Amino acid sequence: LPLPPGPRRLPILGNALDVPTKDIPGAFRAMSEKYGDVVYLDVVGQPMILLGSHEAATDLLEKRSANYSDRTPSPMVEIAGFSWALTLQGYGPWWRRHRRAIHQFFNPNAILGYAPSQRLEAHRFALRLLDTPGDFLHHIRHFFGSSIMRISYGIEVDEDPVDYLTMAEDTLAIFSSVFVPGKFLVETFPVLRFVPAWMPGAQFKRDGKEWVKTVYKLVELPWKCTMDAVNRGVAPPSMASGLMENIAGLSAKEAAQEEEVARNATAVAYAGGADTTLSTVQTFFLAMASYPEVQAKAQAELDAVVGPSRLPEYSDQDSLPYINALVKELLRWRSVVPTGVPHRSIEDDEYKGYFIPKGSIVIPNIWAYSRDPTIYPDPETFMPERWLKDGRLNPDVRDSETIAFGYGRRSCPGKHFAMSSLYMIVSTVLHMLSIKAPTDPEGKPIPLSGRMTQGVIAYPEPFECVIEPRSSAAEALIRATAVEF
Ligand code: HEM
Repeated sequence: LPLPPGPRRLPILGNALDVPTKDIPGAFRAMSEKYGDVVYLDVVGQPMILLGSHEAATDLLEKRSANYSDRTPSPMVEIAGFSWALTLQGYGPWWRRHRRAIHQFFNPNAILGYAPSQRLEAHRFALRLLDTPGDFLHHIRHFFGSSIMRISYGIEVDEDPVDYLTMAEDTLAIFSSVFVPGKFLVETFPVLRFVPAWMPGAQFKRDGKEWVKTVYKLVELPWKCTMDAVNRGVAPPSMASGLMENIAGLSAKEAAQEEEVARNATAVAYAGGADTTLSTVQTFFLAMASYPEVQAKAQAELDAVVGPSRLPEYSDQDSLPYINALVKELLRWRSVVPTGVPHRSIEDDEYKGYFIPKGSIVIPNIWAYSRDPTIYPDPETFMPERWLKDGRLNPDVRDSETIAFGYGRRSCPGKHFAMSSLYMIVSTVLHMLSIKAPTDPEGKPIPLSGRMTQGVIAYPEPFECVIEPRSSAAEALIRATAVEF
């Protein structure tokens, strides 16, 4: 069978020079438009398959998940200190044990138990926005980091002298900048990992030493803190303390392994959860400041369903179709993980008459699927209406959740938690506050660029907006409700 079509390959280098380094999702989309749904690239002998449509991604990564759920072993995983992160682990029993540990605490039933904490954090968040609206980007980071820290480790970041939030931020910044496909030559030529750190061109090794220190602080410090609390019998319920309960009765060797899984899985839930959802919350502020008419419609729905005397609850969610549509549109409009986390095939395969060699890196272009104009007309416009029909969510529109969270057995295990957090934040903030673009000296709104950063995880580039209470009654309600603060 022939290989899938793709750009002409050079001797030895293959398509190494065709792999984009800037605007990766856009450049990949251009290749898919030129060569078709399945594109083949050879990066110095490493086969790479670019999937141009959601259908192709579903066919391979979802329906043939048993063959397409591996990850590419990269020397950078070890060099940058990420061997513990299940996101980058190969498919197999070790990965499965980590995945099971996360599932135990982030399955749809388990997350019901986090509702009170998520609600409280949303109220505190609204209060912070009221008091210091100019710091909204900081508040978003703080809000999400503190709620996931409580769930993962039972640690209250406001009461703890250690700056865990900065630790997670630094770790994710390293992750996001390092794991861009093709960024480091050592990935293409693994033998370079043996180059001594002092040699010219081995900057990655010098950086790696610093990265490892930062990354391991995140894995070790909160874990140690929670284990101290467990040993003293004062640990509040959390994923870390809950997983340690599984260890009772195991042999010493098994217990040590299980503790490693528990430590790693908790760290990945914290690190993976804190920054991704945060990007979508930033997108929410960007969208509301850019589309005042959408904001007005969402607030009219909240006024009608929730009313002025209380804050939104989870029990209101089914009666708030416009809010649910708005959350789906956030995931579609700005992709948090634009080219997903690449999968790898385990065995040779055949698809649409083409040969897919084993060991291929397989890339879903989440960003491109989310703006397919045949599914989402006028894709650059933020339009919650596209998800609705006769005042209800339209099940015939391809759900952005099936794209944004990845595919098959590697799809995001934090999806349900992310969705329920987003609902609570969006509904609470819109019920209480108004978000506007900043204005120029003549009072005209200054358009926001809406650009995203580049990297594995994408965030809106820093922007300003004006946040005010919707009314004095709304302000009084937040102040009265967030009393625990
Ligand atoms: C809006 C929020 C989020 C988005 C858009 C998102 C997106 C993604 C995507 C695209 C992947 C790769 C899936 C694939 O390989 O096909 C992924 C993996 C992952 N996510 Fe999320 N995620 C979000 C929130 C979270 C949260 C809250 C957690 C916390 C538990 C989390 C934990 C993980 C983990 C551990 C993986 C690796 C799974 C594996 O390799 O088996 N994510 N996520």
